[in-house]
Amino acid sequence: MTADFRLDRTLSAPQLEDVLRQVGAERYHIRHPFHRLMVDGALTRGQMQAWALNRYCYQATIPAKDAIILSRIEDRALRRAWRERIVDHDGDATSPGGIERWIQLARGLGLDAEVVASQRLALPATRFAVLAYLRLVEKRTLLEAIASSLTEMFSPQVIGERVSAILQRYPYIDADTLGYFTPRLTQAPRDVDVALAYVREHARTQDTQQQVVDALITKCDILWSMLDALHFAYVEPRFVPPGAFVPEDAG
Ligand SMILES: O=C(O)c1cc(C(=O)O)c2c(n1)C(=O)C(=O)c1cc(C(=O)O)[nH]c1-2
Repeated sequence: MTADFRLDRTLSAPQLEDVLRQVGAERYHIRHPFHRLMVDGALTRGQMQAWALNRYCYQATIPAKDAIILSRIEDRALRRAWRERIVDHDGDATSPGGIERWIQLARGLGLDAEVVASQRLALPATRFAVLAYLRLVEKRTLLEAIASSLTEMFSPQVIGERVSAILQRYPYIDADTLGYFTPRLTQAPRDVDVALAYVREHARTQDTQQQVVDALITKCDILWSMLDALHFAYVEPRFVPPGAFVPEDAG
């Protein structure tokens, strides 16, 4: 394999998984400067608000993304497993679900829930990134659509780092506000088990393995570009696009 993740042969399932983990190690948004500033305690309240408001667009799109994938699955057992993801985010009679918890997070940061839910103050690049995720799962093969969710292999690490740093370094944010992240720590590994099993079963040639690796890279790019946009608008050079959220503490 070359440095840009071009495979030169067919891999065994464990070898493929190693390559996927290497993609994460190099390209997951845990390495992004905006995330590093957040865990260093260096973001202002306004910058944290901008992050929550924009990230809402991603959260709100996840169930639509999973509904597209669900509609493409022919295997009933896999459909049943995948359906859990939609319930996790939309909720059911027993749980409010992740989208509601994200609204709670945004409210805890001092944002207006209606404004956040309307998505009208989101950055243009956030919208484009989220749309790119929807298009990927619609237009590419089911294997690539499923593989693109595998960034979740790395999310418990980024979430763990984020939550403990926020509780330590941002005194105005409490554990209740961050309640969104607690269920994710068990939901993500369960989701990954399902997605990885599918990938193992269906990516047995060099070509399909390359597709899986590329889908994961594209998904890392989607997450990365959302933080790029936040960084450009709210950290450096602080150029907020017309019509996007302007924090009260923007100096
Ligand atoms: O907090 C994070 O950094 C983070 C990352 C990711 C991810 O890596 O895609 C997800 C989530 N959170 C998350 O909460 C979530 O529900 C989720 C669903 C998916 C997906 O691709 O289906 N990724 C993620």
